[in-house]
Parts: sequence; C-alpha cells; structure tokens
Amino acid sequence: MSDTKLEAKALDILKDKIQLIQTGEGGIYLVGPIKLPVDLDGETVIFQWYCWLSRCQVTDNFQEIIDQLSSASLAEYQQSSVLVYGDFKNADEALIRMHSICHTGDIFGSQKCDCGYQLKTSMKNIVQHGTGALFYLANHEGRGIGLFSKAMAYVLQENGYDTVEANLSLGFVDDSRNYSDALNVLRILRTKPVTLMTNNPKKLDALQKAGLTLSGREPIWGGESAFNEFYLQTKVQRSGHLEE
Ligand SMILES: Nc1nc2c(ncn2[C@@H]2O[C@H](COP(=O)(O)OP(=O)(O)OP(=O)(O)O)[C@@H](O)[C@H]2O)c(=O)[nH]1
Repeated sequence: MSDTKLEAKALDILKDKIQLIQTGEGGIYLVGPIKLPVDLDGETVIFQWYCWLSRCQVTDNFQEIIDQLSSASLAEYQQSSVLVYGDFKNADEALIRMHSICHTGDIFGSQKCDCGYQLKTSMKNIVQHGTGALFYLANHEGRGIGLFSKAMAYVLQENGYDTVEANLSLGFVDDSRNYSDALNVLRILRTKPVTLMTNNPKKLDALQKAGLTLSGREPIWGGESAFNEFYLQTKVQRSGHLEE
C-alpha cells in the first residue's frame, strides 16, 4: 500500500476512537477505549484504557492532530491516562482514584512514600468493587513540582526538612496540582456521582470545587514502612490527611 493509502486507512481506523473535548481553553483529544490486560497479583484483569492530549488547537479534523504528532516531542512531556473497569458509564456506584504520578514509588517501588501501594491497591479495589476508573495524572509529579525538583526536595528531606518545608524552600507551594483536564475526561466517561479513594481532604475539596459530583470517599491508607513513617506522619500533621 502507498504511504498516502496507509495514512488514509489509519485515519479511518482512528477516527472512531478519538474524541474532541472542548474546554474553553482549547481541546482535549481523548483516544480509546483500548483493551488492556493487566496482571494484578497473578490474575489477568481486562481494563479499558484511554489516553489524552491537551492542545490549544480545537479541531475535529483529526488528521491535523495526527500530522503534528511526529514533530511534537511528546515523549518529552508525559501524557495522562485513565484505566476504566466495568460498566463505568451506567453503573449506579463507581470507585475512582485520581492518582498523582510518582516515578519513584509507582515505578521503582520506593518505600519513601505510599504511592506505589496506593496505585496497586486502588486498582484492586476498583476490580473488587466491580466498576471504576484510575486516573493516572502525569503532570502531578511531586504534587506538581516535577521529578527534578522532587529529587532536590528529597535531598533536603535527607537533611532534616519535612515534605512541606522542602517544597516551600524551593519556591513552590505545597501542592500545585490541577485536576481540570481529568475532570473533563471523567465527564465524558461518566456523569453519575463517584466515590473517590483518597485520604486527602484538600484534594477532595479541590475536586469538588472543580465540579466533581461525589457520592462518597473511601480511605486508601497503608503501605507503611520504616522508611516512610515520617513522611506519612507529615501528611497527617502538616497536610491534614485523614488516617481513615
Ligand atoms: N514534593 C514531594 N512530593 C512527593 C513526595 N513523596 C511523594 N510525593 C508526591 O506526592 C504525590 C502524591 O501525593 P500525596 O500527598 O502522597 O497524596 P495525595 O494524592 O494528596 O492524597 P491521597 O489521595 O490520599 O493519596 C505524588 O505525585 C508523589 O510524586 C515528597 O517527598 N515530596
């Protein structure tokens, strides 16, 4: 097949799997669902996976978006995505997690935080519940400060600073995470209320202010180790996290 024919065929395949979400500030291009078999403790679980890209440009001519991909250096800027399980659109009850990326905890299994534990547990909870979604938010590293700054914050923490002090002394606020794109995607996937897995009342508040319709909160506490005792204590004492 010629390159032109391959391109035309690709668009034909992709067009039914791309949605434009208009946000007022631009467009979110949502790709999916894609069937994703996931190994959860030795059991294969099928999730439906979606990934999105935010652009200033708003177009439903998706070829224009495809044409920009190869020169957009997207690997330099991570994209967020969501794993959906069960009849997420229609079920009366659904469990969701807005999980902030944690390179050290989620990927390396670092025990300096509880992120890896929360990621795995939230996926298992969703499957056990029967319906839900795990939003994996790629622009949230270090509560919004980025991986390099988080490394600097860790150096400061090795020298006596707590998590909040470390962020502040590097010129950041304690928490600069934004949930608006994730909520725009959630509204496409489900309009009924959801139960949010979190221990953080400020996150709950930020999400509700941004328009999340909530039916409840489920705690997600655990993953304690000798290495994260002070970190978890700081979450409770300085950031107001709930222990149950
Ligand atoms: N700045 C900074 N960020 C950290 C540190 N440890 C983990 N993180 C980041 O914290 C984010 C998770 O936020 P948490 O405060 O642990 O929890 P939360 O999302 O507010 O609340 P939960 O929903 O209860 O998990 C992830 O993006 C991690 O990368 C740290 O020592 N310093």
